[in-house]
Amino acid sequence: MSTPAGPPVTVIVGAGLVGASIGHALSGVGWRVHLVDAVPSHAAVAAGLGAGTAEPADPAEVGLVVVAVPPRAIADVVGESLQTYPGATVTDVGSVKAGVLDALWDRPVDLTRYVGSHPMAGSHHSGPVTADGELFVDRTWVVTPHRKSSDAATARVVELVRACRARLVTLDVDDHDAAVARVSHLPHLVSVLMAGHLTNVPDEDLVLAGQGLRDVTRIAGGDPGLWQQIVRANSTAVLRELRQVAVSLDRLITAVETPADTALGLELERGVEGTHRIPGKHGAAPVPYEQVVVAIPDEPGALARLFGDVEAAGVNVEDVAIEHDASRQVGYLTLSVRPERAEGLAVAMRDGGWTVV
Ligand SMILES: NC(=O)C1=CN([C@@H]2O[C@H](COP(=O)(O)OP(=O)(O)OC[C@H]3O[C@@H](n4cnc5c(N)ncnc54)[C@H](O)[C@@H]3O)[C@@H](O)[C@H]2O)C=CC1
Ligand SMILES: O=C(O)C(=O)Cc1ccc(O)cc1
Repeated sequence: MSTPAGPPVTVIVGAGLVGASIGHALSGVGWRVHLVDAVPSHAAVAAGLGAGTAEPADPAEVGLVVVAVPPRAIADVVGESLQTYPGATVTDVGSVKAGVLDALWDRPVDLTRYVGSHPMAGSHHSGPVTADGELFVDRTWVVTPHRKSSDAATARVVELVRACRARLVTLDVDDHDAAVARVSHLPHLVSVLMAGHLTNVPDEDLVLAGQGLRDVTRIAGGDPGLWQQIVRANSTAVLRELRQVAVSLDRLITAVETPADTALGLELERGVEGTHRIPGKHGAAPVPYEQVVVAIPDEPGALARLFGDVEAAGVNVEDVAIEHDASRQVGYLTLSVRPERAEGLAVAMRDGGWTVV
């Protein structure tokens, strides 16, 4: 079968947060996208919001299938897709890779057409309503070819990554799983530990919570059902990391117990050093941005005015995050800027009448 030129007709199985976000990104650059979901209303909602069509595709025309279902269902859906779409490359976007390949390895399916992948972007929301076509822009997207993958199939998945404007990283499946245990799964569990600890904190103490607490607990809000599957699928690598953290926690306890400042100082310095190791945007060398946090009153037009004032201050904003505090009718806009511009931005914001936190 000859492959037609141009973007492949694409089927996305699983029209949730990640699947529908891919649908928006691809539809936005002119790809023909068909959405399929075990819950038909998810495909219909995603299609209604512009992520593709919920009409079925002609299997003979399909050149790419993207499987974006929960981890436990991935191997079966990939296997079925290889059979249903005989000319298609099949990829999945699951957070763990080795178990999927192991489950498929001895099945009577054409694994030359399967190449796993994993966009390192998402959120603590799920479902098609919060999908975002810009979700993957400048984010890492790992592609994990295996011994049986054809070069053509790998090239097709790379085309998908490029169309979503993500940054390609190619890795072996086991290396991928070890890496995500360290940079994604362990951080999630540490955030869960901290957030779970809050269930014992009295309400009157929680009123004092600031941006720091929100920062360390944000990802703990992710779907427990999804995260249970992710941690189970990568339990060997995750356990290795958790045991190291248990050792570090004991060391920290000893440091706090010790009256001399040296040991605690070293622990705190180690933390600073770790933050500097996280790469900056586009995978560039880490840049130690500084954060300017501005309170936004919960009133129409406030955010637009604030952005207008930031622009007028002439400071290049490297990253933006918004948190909402429903109890106090206020939001917080965190602006990440180069350290030498932080003071100037804070002054300009205060001069403009904003509260800088
Ligand atoms: N949530 C995140 O931040 C990220 C998630 N991932 C991976 O992406 C995959 C999807 O996650 P989300 O989009 O967050 O989940 P989601 O819950 O938003 O969407 C999953 C969708 O799959 C559908 N589904 C479930 N079983 C199915 C089946 N057998 N056949 C067809 N459809 C089925 C569900 O109805 C739902 O619409 C997971 O494997 C996850 O590990 C990857 C990167 C980031
Ligand atoms: O919310 C965030 O910051 C994330 O990092 C989301 C995320 C969740 C699961 C993944 O497999 C990859 C990325």
